[in-house]
Amino acid sequence: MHIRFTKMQGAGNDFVVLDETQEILGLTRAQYRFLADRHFGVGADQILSVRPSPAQGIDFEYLIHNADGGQVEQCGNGARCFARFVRDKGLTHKDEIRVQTMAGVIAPRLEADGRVTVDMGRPVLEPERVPFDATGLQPVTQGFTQKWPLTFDGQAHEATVFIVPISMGNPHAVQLVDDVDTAPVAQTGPLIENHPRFAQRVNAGYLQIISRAEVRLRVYERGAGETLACGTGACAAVVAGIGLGLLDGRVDVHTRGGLLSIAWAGGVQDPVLMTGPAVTVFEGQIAIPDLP
Ligand SMILES: N[C@@H](CCC[C@H](N)C(=O)O)C(=O)O
Repeated sequence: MHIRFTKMQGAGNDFVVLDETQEILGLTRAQYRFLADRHFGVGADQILSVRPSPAQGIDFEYLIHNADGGQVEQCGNGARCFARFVRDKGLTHKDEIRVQTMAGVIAPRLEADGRVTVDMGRPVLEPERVPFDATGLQPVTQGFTQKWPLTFDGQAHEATVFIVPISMGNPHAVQLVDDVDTAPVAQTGPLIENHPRFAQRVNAGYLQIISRAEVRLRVYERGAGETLACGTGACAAVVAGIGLGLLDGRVDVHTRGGLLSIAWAGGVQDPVLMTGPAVTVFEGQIAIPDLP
C-alpha cells in the first residue's frame, strides 16, 4: 500500500500527519511503528490521523499514535499541527476548530501571527484519576497540591523522587529539578514511565523554575522517549508549578525545541491554554509493508 503523508513539527516534537477524511487507512500497530521509525520509515514522535467527525458541532476527529504504535488520548503539539494541517489542506476555513480526541473535545484556534492556541480543557489533579496508585504513600503538601514519593526499588537507579501526578487527558508525573541540563532524564525517564504505580504508564516531566513566569522543561514521553517538546507535558508542568505556589498564571516554557506559552487561571474548572508554533516540514508518499 502507498500512502501520502505530511511531515510536521511543533517546537521540534515531530509528526507524520495522515489525511483520512476520504478513506480510513486502517493501519496496524506495526504499521504506525514503521511510519515513526527514523531509519526504515518517515520518522516521527507521533502519527496523527485526521478523520471526519460524525458528531454534530464537532469538525473533525483526530487519532494519536505514539512512536511505539500505541494509541493515546491527547497530544498538545499535535493539536496545533492538526489545526494548521486542516486549514492548509483546505479541509476547513474556520479559525477555531472543534476536534474530538480520545480524551474529549479540544479547541485549537489559528492566531494571526501563525501560531496556534489550544484550549486543552481542565487538568485532572486527583491522583486516582491520572491514574496514579497512591496507596500507602505519605504525600508532602505544598501550595494547594501534593507531591508524592516515587521509589525505584531494586533498580539500577535506586532513588526516591517527588512527583505531582496530573492528567491533561493523558498521564503526567512532574518533578522539580535544579537544572534540566543535568537532570537524569535518560536514566530515570524509563523507570518513571513504566513505574507500577502508573497503571497506564506515564509521561515524565523534569521542571526547572527560572522565575514565576518562566520555566525550562524536558519530558521523557510514554511510548516515544525524550522528545524536543511535549505540549501536554508543558501544560501539566505549569499546572504543577502553579499548584505548588511557585508560578503565576501565565508562563513561558522553554523546551529543547522551542517556546510554548501556557496560561491557567488556577481553578479546577479552568481550562489550560497553550500557544505555540505548528510548521509543515515536507510532504511525501511511502510504501507501507503488510505488517499484521
Ligand atoms: N507529544 C505530545 C504527547 C504525545 C502523547 C504522549 N507521549 C502520551 O503517551 O501520553 C504532546 O505534545 O502533548
